[in-house]
Amino acid sequence: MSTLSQVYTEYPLNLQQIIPLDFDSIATVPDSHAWPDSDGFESNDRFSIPTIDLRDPDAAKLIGHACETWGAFQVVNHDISLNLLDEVESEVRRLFSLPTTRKLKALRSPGGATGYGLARISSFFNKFMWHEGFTIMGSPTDHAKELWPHEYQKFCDIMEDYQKKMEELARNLMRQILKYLATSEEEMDWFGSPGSASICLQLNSYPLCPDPRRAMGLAPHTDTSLFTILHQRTSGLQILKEGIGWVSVRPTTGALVVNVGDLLHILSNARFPGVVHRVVLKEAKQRYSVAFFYAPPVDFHLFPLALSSGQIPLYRSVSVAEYVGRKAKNLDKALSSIRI
Ligand SMILES: O=C(O)CCC(=O)C(=O)O
Ligand SMILES: [Fe+2]
Repeated sequence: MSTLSQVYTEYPLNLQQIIPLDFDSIATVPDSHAWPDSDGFESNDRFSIPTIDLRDPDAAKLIGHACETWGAFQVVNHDISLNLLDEVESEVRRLFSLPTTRKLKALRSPGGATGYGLARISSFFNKFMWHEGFTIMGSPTDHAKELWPHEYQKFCDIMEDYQKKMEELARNLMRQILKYLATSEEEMDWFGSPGSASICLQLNSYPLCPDPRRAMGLAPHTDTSLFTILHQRTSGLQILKEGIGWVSVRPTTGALVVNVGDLLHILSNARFPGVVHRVVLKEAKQRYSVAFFYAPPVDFHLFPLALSSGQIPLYRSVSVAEYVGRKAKNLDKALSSIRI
């Protein structure tokens, strides 16, 4: 069986699409990073996504409803300790504060999936983003040794612990979602074997920008996952809500943001929107975030499961590997290409 990182090797990028700008030595936003069509990055702040207490006896209903109306929510009482979140954030800061020459030692290879580099979606836009990332799939040890030949162990321990805890939380959320969709867990054989999901950890850094109104942190996109659990403590994340426009996600201490991705949109037969989101750079502060992407194993065939009687499926069956491939080839057309 192949893995998510093997699937990515089939879609090599060129170095221009991998090496971030040397942000430390830049005093103005270069033309390559200036987004002329920006809408001022405004948002409608009369609205906000729901916050859900995972210990609420009605959690499944609240989560399902939030997925249906917003495609996103914040979750509290998720059992990920504040201490672990602090440790993760401090390691993320330690990584991105390294000198550029050191970070480039862990550069993602053109055909690779892990390591330091630009966001994968960069190749679909003609302007670059004010962003640098570090992708982890499985053990981060090899790349961590490139960053810190001696002091890599703490980073690895914390990231591995975080991935493990995130997977437990993702299983808990998935169980609530399946309950809401009245879908039995048996329909997804992989769900019965903990540890078989495809998971990926994406560390994001948005360096201080000399002209935030012209630069884009992360361009609008949907995630390829079932859903993504995001840890962030600085404003900047916005989600697009039909009929309302961009809505800011307000960081709440201890809360994690959950975004519905394309695969859950398919599974729910479009009942849940895959939420379009972006990052803007309004706050005069370096921003960090950690995204945990949760998906079935790459050879699992996914199709709309949550059909009520008489409903027709809107998408054909697609393996996770095929879908990841379609998205890597065409960011915006992947979903429509499997529509029945
Ligand atoms: O930095 C954020 O808040 C969002 C990150 C994100 O959307 C991603 O990594 O896919
Ligand atoms: Fe995202």
